[in-house]
Amino acid sequence: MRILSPEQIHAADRFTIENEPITSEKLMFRAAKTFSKWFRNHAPNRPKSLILCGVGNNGGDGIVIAKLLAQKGYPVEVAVVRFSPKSSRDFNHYFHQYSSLFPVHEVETVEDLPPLDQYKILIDGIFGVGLNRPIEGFSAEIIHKINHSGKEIIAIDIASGLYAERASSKEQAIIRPSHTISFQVGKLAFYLPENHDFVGDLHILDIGLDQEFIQSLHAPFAESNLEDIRQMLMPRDKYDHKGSYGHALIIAGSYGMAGACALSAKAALRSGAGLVSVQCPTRCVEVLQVAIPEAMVIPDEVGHKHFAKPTLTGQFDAVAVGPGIGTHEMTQEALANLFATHEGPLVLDADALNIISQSPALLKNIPRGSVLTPHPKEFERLVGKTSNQFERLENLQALAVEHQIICLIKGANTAIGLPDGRVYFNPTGNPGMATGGSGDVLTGIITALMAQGYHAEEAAIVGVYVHGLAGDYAAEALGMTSLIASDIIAHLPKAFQKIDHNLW
Ligand SMILES: NC(=O)C1=CN([C@@H]2O[C@H](COP(=O)(O)OP(=O)(O)OC[C@H]3O[C@@H](n4cnc5c(N)ncnc54)[C@H](OP(=O)(O)O)[C@@H]3O)[C@@H](O)[C@H]2O)[C@@H](O)CC1
Ligand SMILES: [K+]
Repeated sequence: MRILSPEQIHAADRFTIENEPITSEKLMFRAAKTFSKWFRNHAPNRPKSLILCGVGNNGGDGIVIAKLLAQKGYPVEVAVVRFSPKSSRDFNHYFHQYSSLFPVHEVETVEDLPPLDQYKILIDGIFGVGLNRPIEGFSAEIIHKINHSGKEIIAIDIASGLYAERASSKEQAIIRPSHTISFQVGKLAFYLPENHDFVGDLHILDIGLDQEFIQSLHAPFAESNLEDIRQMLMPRDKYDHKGSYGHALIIAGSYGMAGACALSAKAALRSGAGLVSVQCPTRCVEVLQVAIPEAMVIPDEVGHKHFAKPTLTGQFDAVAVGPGIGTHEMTQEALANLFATHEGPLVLDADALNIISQSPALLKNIPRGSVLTPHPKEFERLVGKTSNQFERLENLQALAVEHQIICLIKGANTAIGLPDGRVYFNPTGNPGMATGGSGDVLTGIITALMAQGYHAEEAAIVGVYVHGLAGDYAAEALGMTSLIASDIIAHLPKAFQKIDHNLW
């Protein structure tokens, strides 16, 4: 799904109005109707609700929502927060038409606000994507009051006070909703973990803006949804054999860290690689042969406890290096050697990334098209600290473009930076997955997809999605607290079945 800027959203708005054609009031009505439908489903018992409306189009949506809910027998009241003497044309249109249908509180100071304890739900329609400066004065006090009311808060389109595509500071007055019901496209702010409290559960609803126009816009950001992932999936043919699905090599583990290797290899096997080999230090060979009988184990020719000499990587369809390898001097040399000799992209994780951070000159030697999978701390070590996540996103784009690599930053809404500057955000996954070995599993999945012939970009996007989905199934079955990395592997079959519904 596309993530657009407020300017692009207004352009899509205008295009739809001119070409559908539809009047702007009718388009507002359609958005409000979509919201009301969601709301009635969410709150079928008709709780008493207050809709807080600003005087722009976000407030206009609020007025129409009030009319639609009142019409269905919902006890709703409206508070018009008059933050400006000028109100939008569509707000005026509907305010004059509908304001006699429900009680209206005119709010010009914080004292004008009715006592909030009489309502069960507060609907926030004060500011939408038209916000262009911090909220101040009595409007800011009202936001503070709403946030401290203890009531369920539902934001229309975007929480009032949250900038759609630049950094918001926690000191600003910003609504903290439990749900955001947004229209048609994503807004960049929704996908940055630091904004989580200002988004809550996100629902993006179709309001019929022109799809062709939206697709034609140049937008670097997108959310990968199930449909995108299904389209990227490569079909399996009944005449295929194990050779058709590639041979993956995972260089992982060190003495005492063989588990990382086992997790990556198992995840690769469960992600459809035809064959999986692991290269590990000689001291880890036996334990790995027992732990993963389906994999072939290649002992390091030189390293007893560490990765010291890459095997001939050219004979494999995909190669990953990093989980549990440590940062021993021998290993640093071996990695530099691998960069110099290996043809084709690599998957680089964990200690491989730490080694690169220690010797930044290595960055420019990373084979083009490689996939780097740092978590936020590893990413910071690679490119430096930033003061907010918008800057971090810019760094991600710059790194991917400069080195022509794919780099993802793991976490809630994992961001996947591509060599052309685009960034995909991933919607699956949960906090239960923040557990040791979860990253090793992801490395195994991405490597297996690359071995099967997926382009590295698609392997990263699909891999991150499947990993998160398997984690969601694992959390559903076991709860987030008890979830461990092996549970993610155990739920990979269900995740692949969900995505690949045509084939299983
Ligand atoms: N295509 C879609 O998705 C559709 C979207 N629709 C809805 O429209 C919403 C966007 O509406 P909008 O453009 O009228 O902006 P909104 O946020 O209501 O602000 C109003 C005005 O407030 C002002 N202002 C800004 N910051 C301020 C501040 N801190 N303190 C005080 N004033 C401030 C600023 O005016 P200024 O004072 O700068 O001239 C601004 O113009 C969108 O979120 C969605 O809900 C649907 O109706 C139909 C289809
Ligand atoms: K809002």
